[in-house]
Amino acid sequence: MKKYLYEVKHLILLNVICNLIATIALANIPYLTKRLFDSIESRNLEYLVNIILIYVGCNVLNLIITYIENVVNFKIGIAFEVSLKKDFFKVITNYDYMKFSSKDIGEYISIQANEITQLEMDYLTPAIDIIKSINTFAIYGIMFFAFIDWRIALVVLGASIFSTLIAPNLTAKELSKRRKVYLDKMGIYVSKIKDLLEGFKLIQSKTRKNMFVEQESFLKDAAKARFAYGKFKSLALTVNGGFIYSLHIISFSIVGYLLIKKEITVGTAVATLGYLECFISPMGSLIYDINTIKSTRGIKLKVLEFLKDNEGEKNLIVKKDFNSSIEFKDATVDYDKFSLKDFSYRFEKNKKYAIIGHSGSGKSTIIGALMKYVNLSKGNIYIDGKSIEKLDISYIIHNISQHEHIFTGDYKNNVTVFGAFPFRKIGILEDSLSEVMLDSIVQKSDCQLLSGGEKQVLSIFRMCLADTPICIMDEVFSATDMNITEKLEKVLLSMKDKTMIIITHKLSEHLEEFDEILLIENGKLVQSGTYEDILKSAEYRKLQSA
Ligand SMILES: Nc1ncnc2c1ncn2[C@@H]1O[C@H](COP(=O)(O)OP(=O)(O)OP(=O)(O)O)[C@@H](O)[C@H]1O
Repeated sequence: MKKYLYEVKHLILLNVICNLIATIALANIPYLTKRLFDSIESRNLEYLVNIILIYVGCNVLNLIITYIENVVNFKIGIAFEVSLKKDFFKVITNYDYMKFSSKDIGEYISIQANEITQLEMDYLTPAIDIIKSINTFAIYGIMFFAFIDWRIALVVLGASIFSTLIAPNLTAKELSKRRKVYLDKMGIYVSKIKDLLEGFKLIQSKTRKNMFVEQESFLKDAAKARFAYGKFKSLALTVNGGFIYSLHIISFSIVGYLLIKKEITVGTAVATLGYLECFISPMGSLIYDINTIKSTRGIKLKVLEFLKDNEGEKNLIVKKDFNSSIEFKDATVDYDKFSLKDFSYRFEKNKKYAIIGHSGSGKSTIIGALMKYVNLSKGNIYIDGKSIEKLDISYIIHNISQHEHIFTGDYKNNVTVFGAFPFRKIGILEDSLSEVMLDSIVQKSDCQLLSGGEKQVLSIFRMCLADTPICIMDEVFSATDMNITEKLEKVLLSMKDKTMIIITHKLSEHLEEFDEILLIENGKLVQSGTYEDILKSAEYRKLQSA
């Protein structure tokens, strides 16, 4: 967290200086009160006017500087939050897919929206406030010792330091624990809301009540955790308040005693009580701020855990060209109830492959293993003889699936992934579409509104702009009509310099245009070869008749 505080150090310094000036301006007020009371006998009007003028000056200066201080405060908070959010997003986007998908997207959203904002409010702001409280404390302390009564100052100072050391520690651990539980529950709630709203089309009069019940049960969980936190926080505040009140009682008693004993004047007594208020108030803030900071410990550790996690950035060799082959050797993936077993196959450069098989036979799992979306429990996969474990393959493989993500935004941003791929017209592919369809895709201001088939076409265009030597398509024609499917498939298969792997369970008429066909059944490669070879196999006939 120090790194983020360091980034705003100049603003913090400016903020603290402003606070110092404002406090010094205000610290004169009790002293002026003392002078006023103590000079009451002399009844000097000129003296009174002077005191009033200084009084006004102190207040005006305090007002102006406090305004600047508040503006700087906002600036610090925003800069801190922006920096944390930027880093957080950067780290997450460096994760490999497996790591990313081990957590729900709702949790990432919640950290961005809740935890980081809470750190700004309950870590950064109190941390700065602590510096300010110490300043205030020191200034009033000096005034107290210098102008009022050193005996009272000494007792109050001792009691204050004792309170600061004890009070926050009494409740900090439990407070931090409860706060983390509450924020974790909020994360789960955000995930739930995201899930329910993504299924918005299923929310209708018949289902609405059940959706409410589902949402409410998660909301109640989050609310319960929040109340548990709030209840304990109230207790912590009461404990803190108890310490502060005891400071007041001690000080009040000493002032009263010294006044009765005539050891101090009325002016000193009034000023002392004024100073005490100013002296004890930062004490209260100090205890509160230390408590608040300690309560963020759980959140801080959670966010820092993410931020230090830069695994994605390290050790991978970025592979920028594809020379000969992708080779699976005994690749095995084990899910709970399904296994891809000992899959061995060599995909040669520039050839076109179709992977066919029943639903759930394991076709996508083969691609998942190649894309490192799933772990191999046995075997390995090599590209040009190098194990994919050590490779960053994003420059050589572009994989698209049936429900490829389309960003909210226009065609150009979608197809180039915000400018990552150079934009150009994709001549022959675009010519395969009717003018009406092409216009509909290219001119949409929000491509999320495209039809299912149009979205699939857009993802194929995106793949072409990515211009990788290996293109993988997993059921990407499931929503396009026969005419478009045939035209696009034909164009794609005619691209001589691309290695293509197309997964399909539609046994299209174009199967003969592939160099090789792989038939997968129940997690096993049961047949491979040219269309003629496959045609002869009993497994293919079984698939055809299914
Ligand atoms: N992450 C996962 N965890 C557990 N099981 C999974 C996971 N992904 C897939 N499966 C299961 O593995 C089996 C094979 O799934 P896969 O997606 O590879 O099949 P497929 O041949 O591509 O099917 P389809 O043609 O319907 O897309 C299925 O039974 C599926 O439920």
